Amino acid sequence: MTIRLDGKQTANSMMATLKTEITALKAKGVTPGLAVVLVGDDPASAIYVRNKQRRAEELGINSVRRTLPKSATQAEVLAEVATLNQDPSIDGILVQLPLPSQIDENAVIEAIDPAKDVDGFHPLNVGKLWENMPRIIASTPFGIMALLEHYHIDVAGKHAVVLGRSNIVGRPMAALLLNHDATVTIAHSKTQNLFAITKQADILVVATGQAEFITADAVKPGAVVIDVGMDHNAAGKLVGDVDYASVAPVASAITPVPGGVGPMTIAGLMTQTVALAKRRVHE
Ligand SMILES: Nc1nc(=O)c2c([nH]1)NC[C@@H]1CN(c3ccc(C(=O)N[C@@H](CCC(=O)O)C(=O)O)cc3)C=[N+]21
Repeated sequence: MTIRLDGKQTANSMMATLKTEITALKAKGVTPGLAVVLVGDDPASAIYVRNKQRRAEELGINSVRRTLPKSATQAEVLAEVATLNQDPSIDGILVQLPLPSQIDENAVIEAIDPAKDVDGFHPLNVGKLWENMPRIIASTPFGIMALLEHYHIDVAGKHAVVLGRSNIVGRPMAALLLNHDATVTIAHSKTQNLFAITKQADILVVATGQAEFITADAVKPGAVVIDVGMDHNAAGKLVGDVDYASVAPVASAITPVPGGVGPMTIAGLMTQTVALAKRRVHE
């Protein structure tokens, strides 16, 4: 029997814990504050921002949104970040990626106060993760590890193959799996004999951005398959990077899309926002 790794349900149980923690924080006069900077109108970002905002409201997190037009200049985005860095009511700052092409993404990420970088994209936080001294971790890999833990799936000593090498998913995912003693291979679009490698995976994390790219013949029987994709197929339906129907019978456990990694990403973001807010109590 294949286990369906239910991100929606797992995220809900994390939210219940967070709610208690937030109530306790508020009793001490601290309301966690999360700022989201959205520039332009990327469709995946729009879904994310909407769901995030809803979740933050349910929890009682003060979620503020700064929306800038697609035509915004680099200086305007940097000015927004600088204001949020200085704002004591804001614990976490997240700048939605991708940014429009006129904006230098790295410069914006580096302008975020690393102590408020709730996405964990600042080079300081990236470096700390790779040193195995993590501070803030990118929400998607954080959420995936929480999901694996929830289902008691141990990665130590297992061969984990991460398909995708982005700064927001593939690389931090590989670092986190390595920190948990997995044997990690990072494969990507230039990898030769890609499916020979994916077939060796005990844990396969797929973040290619190509609809239903991984089919049953690319998966080792009994593998744990994690689908990070948010794609639309030819019929316009939301699907992942994994062909769920063909892969599910082969896998021992698999995440659905929607209802898998997406809700866990949000739960990861909320968890880390609350962790950042807790620092205000001890100051
Ligand atoms: N700085 C930054 N950090 C990010 O983490 C980031 C980003 N920029 N830009 C956009 C992508 C996309 N992303 C999603 C997270 C959750 C859902 C999500 O909630 N999905 C649900 C719902 C789907 C639906 O409502 O249709 C699900 O999979 O079940 C979607 C998309 C985070 N990203």
